[in-house]
Amino acid sequence: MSVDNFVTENFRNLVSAQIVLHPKLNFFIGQNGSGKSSLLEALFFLGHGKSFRTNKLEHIVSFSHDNFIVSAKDANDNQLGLNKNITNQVTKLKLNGEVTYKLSNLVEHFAVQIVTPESFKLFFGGPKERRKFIDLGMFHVKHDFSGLWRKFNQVLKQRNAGIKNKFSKVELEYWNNVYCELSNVVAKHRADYVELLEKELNVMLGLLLPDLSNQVSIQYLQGWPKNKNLYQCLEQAYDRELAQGFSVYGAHRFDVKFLYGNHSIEACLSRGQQKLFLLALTFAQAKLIEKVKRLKPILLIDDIGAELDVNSRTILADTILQMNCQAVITAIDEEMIKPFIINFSSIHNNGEQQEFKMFHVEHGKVIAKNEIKMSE
Ligand SMILES: Nc1ncnc2c1ncn2[C@@H]1O[C@H](COP(=O)(O)OP(=O)(O)OP(=O)(O)O)[C@@H](O)[C@H]1O
Repeated sequence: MSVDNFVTENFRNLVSAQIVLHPKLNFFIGQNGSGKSSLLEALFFLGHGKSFRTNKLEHIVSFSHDNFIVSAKDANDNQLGLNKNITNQVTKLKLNGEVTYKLSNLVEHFAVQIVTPESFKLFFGGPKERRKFIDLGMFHVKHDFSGLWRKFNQVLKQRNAGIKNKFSKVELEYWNNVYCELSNVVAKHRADYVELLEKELNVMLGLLLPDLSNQVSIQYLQGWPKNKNLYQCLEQAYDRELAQGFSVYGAHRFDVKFLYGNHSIEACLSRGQQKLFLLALTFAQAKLIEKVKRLKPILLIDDIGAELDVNSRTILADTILQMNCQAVITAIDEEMIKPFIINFSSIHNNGEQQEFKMFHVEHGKVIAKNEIKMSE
């Protein structure tokens, strides 16, 4: 899928306007603080119903306003809209003019994958970041995951309430049974997903970091000790859980480790290589979504120039071209995107036509700089 046009109102510092995107490549160039990341944030919001930067909506809505709107029309003429009021917390969703109450209806039509400077948190942040990343893919790729995950969380809440109220072992038994059953199902789904992701990641690394290809693994930590029965782990952890006041083992406590041989990726790669790895991981997730849902996610890449030398940017340009999906890319100056322009030009000289669009962002205002058609 691709977005034809895109509108934001009262979103951060962005001046309300309709932005007509190119189906393939779109560059947003602007100085620090101009509004580039806000644009990606708005597109991400439409795809996920939340921001990748904050959970606080009052940070997103333009100062002195109390609601913001993001809407888009895709290439199949689906019109999606999200209107969020931060005072009463009401979200209005519209799909092709009809009000819908489920965000999942919107997301069915709109998948986005993003790489930002914050993506390094997948290496250096806590497990929360990695859980968010994996579950975002699970949500798209495993059809029944959302319902299962909701059910699991309801049971987790009940069990945690029991722990807080110092339930006896006998009183907890019912919740332990349901909780273990659901944990095992969720963990199995995740393990399957991580295996698929690992395969796709190695394919992407073949393009972006060929030296690493087929030597990278994703170690999945299910949320309780490996090869142990969760029920027994809970029995043994009873006193600890009562002292801490929450469930210390279970499917919500999972984590993943990215390994090159036996070494963690972050410990043995340079910063630039780490960024290429993060891009490969995100593209791998996009590929899986595409394969399962037959919906090509839009790739959002914030600050493409950061960490990457001209050689890496050339390889990246080539990879994005091969992925053949819509990409929205930000950079602080045009120099950073030169390899993309050269790459796309050479394709044209071989007979294929490629186009892209470049926009300048200044104080929240988006100006389409030129519509460069390689055929001209
Ligand atoms: N709720 C808000 N209302 C109005 N302006 C805001 C709001 N939140 C942030 N801003 C401002 O919006 C501007 C754009 O921020 P954004 O993060 O999009 O910049 P950027 O172009 O990505 O910059 P950088 O290159 O430094 O990452 C900043 O100057 C910021 O102070």
